[in-house]
Order: sequence, then structure tokens, then C-alpha cells
Amino acid sequence: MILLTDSEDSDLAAKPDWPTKTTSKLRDFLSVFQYSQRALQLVWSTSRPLTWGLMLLTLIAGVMPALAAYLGQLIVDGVLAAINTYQQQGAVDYWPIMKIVALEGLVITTLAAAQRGLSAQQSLLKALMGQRVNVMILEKAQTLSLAQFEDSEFYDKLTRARREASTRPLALVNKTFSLIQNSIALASFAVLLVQFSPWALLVLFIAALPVFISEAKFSGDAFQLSRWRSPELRKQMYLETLLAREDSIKEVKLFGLGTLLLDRYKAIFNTLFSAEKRLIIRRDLWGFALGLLGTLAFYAAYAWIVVEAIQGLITLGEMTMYLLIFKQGQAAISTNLTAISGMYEDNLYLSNLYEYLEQPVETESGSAQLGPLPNDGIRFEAVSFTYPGANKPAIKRISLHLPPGQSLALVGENGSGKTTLIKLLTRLYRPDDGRILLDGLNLNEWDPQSLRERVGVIFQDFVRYQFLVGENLGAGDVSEFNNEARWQEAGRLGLADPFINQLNDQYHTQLGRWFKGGQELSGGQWQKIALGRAFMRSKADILVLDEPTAAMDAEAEAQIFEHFRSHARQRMVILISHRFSTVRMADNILLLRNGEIIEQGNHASLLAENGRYAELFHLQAKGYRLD
Ligand SMILES: Nc1ncnc2c1ncn2[C@@H]1O[C@H](COP(=O)(O)OP(=O)(O)OP(=O)(O)O)[C@@H](O)[C@H]1O
Repeated sequence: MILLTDSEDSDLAAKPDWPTKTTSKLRDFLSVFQYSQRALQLVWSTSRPLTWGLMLLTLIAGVMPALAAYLGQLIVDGVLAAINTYQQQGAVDYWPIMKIVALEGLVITTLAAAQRGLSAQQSLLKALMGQRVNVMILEKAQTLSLAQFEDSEFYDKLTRARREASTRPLALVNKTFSLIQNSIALASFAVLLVQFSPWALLVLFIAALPVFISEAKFSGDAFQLSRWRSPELRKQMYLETLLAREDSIKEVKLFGLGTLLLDRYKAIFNTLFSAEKRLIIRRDLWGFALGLLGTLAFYAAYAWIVVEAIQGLITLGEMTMYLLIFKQGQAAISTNLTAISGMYEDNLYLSNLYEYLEQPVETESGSAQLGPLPNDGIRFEAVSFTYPGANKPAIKRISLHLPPGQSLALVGENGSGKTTLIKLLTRLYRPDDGRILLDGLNLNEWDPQSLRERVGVIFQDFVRYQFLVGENLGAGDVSEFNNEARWQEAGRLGLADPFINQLNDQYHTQLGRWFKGGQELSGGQWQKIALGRAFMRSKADILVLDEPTAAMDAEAEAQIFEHFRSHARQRMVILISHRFSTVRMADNILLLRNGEIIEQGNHASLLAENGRYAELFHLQAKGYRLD
């Protein structure tokens, strides 16, 4: 068995002949079968009746071929005897042979019915299992952290798990049953064949072995190849999205990027294809060469049986039966061997699935629903944070205090750490250093659900759900997702109500272009919907607006913020904006640069300080004539 280590599989493309590890081949080979049992459990727990059905029909389909071969022998020998009787007596009783013919017909019909039944049950299980595994994958995704999603290696794992694993568990189980079925058939053939010669039995097995070894070897290679291809396939999928999705096609067309991107797409395919081609050719050449050995063995045994029949050592009926058994036996063995190597491949794919499903989940510790100082609000105490893999901190020793009823504006150039601060506050990430307190209690000690309920946040890249208008609003509070009265209230507060009422079906209008009858909105209209979503969170007393108003004019933005403040009496409002016309309304303003607070105060005090804030404000005011 060839198994490549991680370091080896990265340069597969450069190595047409991949290195073989002769040591521990068998162990490696056997170790991958550890997932067979789990796949069986998965099928069993998906549908017990169908699994029972599979077992029963497998048994029937396994026994029938040998029975048919045996009846065939009885028929041929019976016919020969009947011919003799007919020639001697001029008459014969047809009934005994006809009974066997009818019986064989029944056996073959039963076999056909069992096979049909098997395939019908497999199709049903396939649908159920596909759904089950996909749900498992998606449920697991809900427990993972944002950092895991942003990790490209992890994302690869997820894509690999999703791509094939939903069909693999059943494929594995089907192969297991096919293995059992063929093994039963083989055992019953063996009972018949051993009467001819035990050596014939041995020939049958040994002849099939080389094909099996080559199949197993190349399945391992195919899996390693597919693992190696995974990041490249993801790039291809991304390019497909750019080339064929409505949200990117606009820019691709106008910048004339189509050919360039398509060339990249083709180049990736060509690299992948050349590696695949090498594997396919090697696999089939070896398969053919080793398969020849099997064919030779079969014809040698054929000749042997013919000779014995001519010498009268076996009857014509027996000869027919042995030849049939030999032919079918060989087919059963090769099906078995292919099934085993296929199982090996399925197991390797399943290891992907379980690798993903067993990805450790960051435990959301904490169960507190109240803090010791209910009116203390939010405190950052010397908080620092560096993104995984980044070489410098995004936030450095930030300290701030935001009491209830107050508003805070974060300003600073792009990349100064404003959004990161919000991600830390909403616990999407955890600080490397320092503490964040809510009502006097460290965020880590809060019950995740209670914390989530208290925060309403709209990010600059908020989601445009391709749902109804009302559902887009309702998404802000799952417990009120379908509450139409609340939709309307949120729409009014988000200043979206006037344009929503002009849509064809008002709050029941389908949004976006993905689905039939969908209505696309302007950038500013989408933002108003997103703001309305924030107003759905009636329990939230921390409202965060991370530039969701960028597509609105300065006046609308100021109006929105004012709206938020007036509806937020005892709430804490945090606003990120590049517009000083809005920022100036906040009770407290923080100016960030390179992850650090360089100035803070209210608008008047910051202007009086005449520092960077004042400089930026006057610069913008010149353009807008604010001062
Ligand atoms: N997911 C991430 N992984 C690694 N680094 C990140 C990630 N997100 C942001 N950064 C880096 O962290 C720093 C702070 O980014 P942040 O998004 O907080 O800036 P910002 O002040 O909100 O900027 P903007 O005004 O452009 O929205 C930047 O240097 C950015 O490159």
C-alpha cells in the first residue's frame, strides 16, 4: 500500500512516480477500515427497517446463484438421461425435468426481485443518508468559531467533507453488503466446486489476488490525489463564482476580467488533469496486466474441466455447472476485491468527514445571566489582540468605559482596529491579553445566549438574505422571526417603512435576484433593512453600528444615529463611522490608530485639544462645510 505523508502529498504533481513506503503497508491499509463500523452505525441509525431489508435481501441474493447453478446441472444431466430413455423406449416422462426448469425459473425470479429490492432500498437510503450527513456537517458548522472559518486549512476540510462524504457512508455500506452477498455466493460455489477439486478452488482465489493488490494501491493514490487537489478545486470553485454570479459579473464584465479568469480556471484544470491522467493510465494498465493472470488461470481450469468431462470423470451436467461456477465465482471474487479496495477509498474519504466532525469546538464557558454591577455597562481593560497568523496586534492595550445610556463613536483610518474591537466585544474572538467586562463580569463568564440577547450588531458586511422583506427584519430576533407587527415596527425605526410600503407585496416581498419574483434593492435600501434588523432586538441594550450607513447620504446617516440614540435611552450605542457629522453627536469619541487609542473625549473637547481629531474634522468639514 502506498500512503503519502503530508509533506509528500504537497508535491505530488511534481512526482509522476510517488514514493512507496514498504513498511507498515498492511497496518496502514487495515487502519483505514476503522470507519467502516461507524458508517454501518450511521446507516443503522438512519433507518433500521431499510438496514434489515438490506441484510435479508443480501442473504437471498447471495444464495440464489449457486442454487441456480446446481439446478442447471440437474437439468443437463436429467436431459441427457431423458434423451437415452426416449431413444430406448420412444417415450419419456417430461414432468420431473419440467419441475426443475420451473424451479430454476423461480430461483432466477427471486434473485431478480432481491436485486431490485436491494437497489430500491439503496436508493432510499442514499437520499436519507445524504440528508443526514449534510445536516451533521451543517450542525457542526454552527458550533465552530469565526477563527476556524477564516482558517484556510480548516475550510479545506469542510469543503472536502461536504463534497463527497454525504454519499460515501452509504457507498461503504453498500459495498459491505455486496461483499457479504458475494461471499455467501462464493461459499456456496465453494461447496459445489470442492467436489471437483480443492485445487480448483485455490486457483480461483489466487488468480484474483494481483488485481486486488493493484486496486487497493491505486485507490490510496486516488485519495491522496484528491486530497492534494482540494485547495486547487476550491480556487476553481471560487473562479466559477466570480465568472457566473450576479454579484461579481458586473465588475468582471466592466473590467474585462472574463478571459483572464477563465484562463486561470483552465490552467488549474490542466494541472489537475495531468496528475489525474497519469493515475488513470497507470491504474488501468496495471489492472489489465494483472487481470490477464486471472483470465489465464480461468482458461487453464476450463481446459482441465473439459478434459475431465471428455475422460468421463465428470458428467456433462457437472461440466456445465463447474464452468458456470468458475465463471461466476471469478466474477464474484473480482467484484469482492473491487468492493474491498473501494471500501478502502470510502474509508479514506470518511476519515475526512470524521476529521471535520471531530474538530475541537471552543467551549463557550460561562453561565452567568447577570453581572454584579448591573449599571456598569462595558469596560475594556488593557485589551490586546492579534489575529491568528498575523505578525502584529490589531488591538493594543485598549481601555474604555461605556455606561448605559451613553453613546460611543469609534473613528480612525482604515485598518486601525475598529471592527476588531467590536468582534472582541461580541465574543467572536477572545482577547489575548486584558479583560472585557459587562456589568462588572468578564465576558467569558457570561452565558453565551444571554450575552447574544443583549447585543444587537450590524456589521458593514451585513447579510442580504434572499428572503422576504419581513424575514430580513425578523432575522434580528429569531423568537419573533414571523411576527408581522414587529417587522413593521422595526421597518419604521430603521426608516425603511416608506420604501417597503411601495414594494409590490410590502413586507411579504421576496428580496434579491436568486429566487423567482425577487426584488432587488439599492445599497441604501438594503442598509435600512439591516438597521431595522437591529431594532428587532428589543432585549438588546448594546447596539453596535459598524458603518452600516455608508451607502446613505450624510443627512440620512445622522438621522439614523439620532433615531438610535432617542430609542436607546438606557442603552449603549456604539457607532463606527468615517463621517464626522454623525460622530460629533456621540457622547464619547475614540480615535484609533494602529490598534491604539490616540485621542478620546467628546466632540467639543477633542476640537479644543486641536490634535489629530480636530485636523481630520476640519479636513472633512471643508468638503462638507460642516463648521
Ligand atoms: N480576519 C482577520 N484576520 C487577520 N487580520 C485581520 C482580520 N481582520 C482584520 N485584520 C487586520 O486587523 C487590522 C484591523 O482591522 P479592522 O477590520 O479592525 O480595521 P477597521 O478599523 O475596522 O478598518 P475599516 O475602517 O477599513 O473598516 C488590520 O490591519 C487588518 O488587516
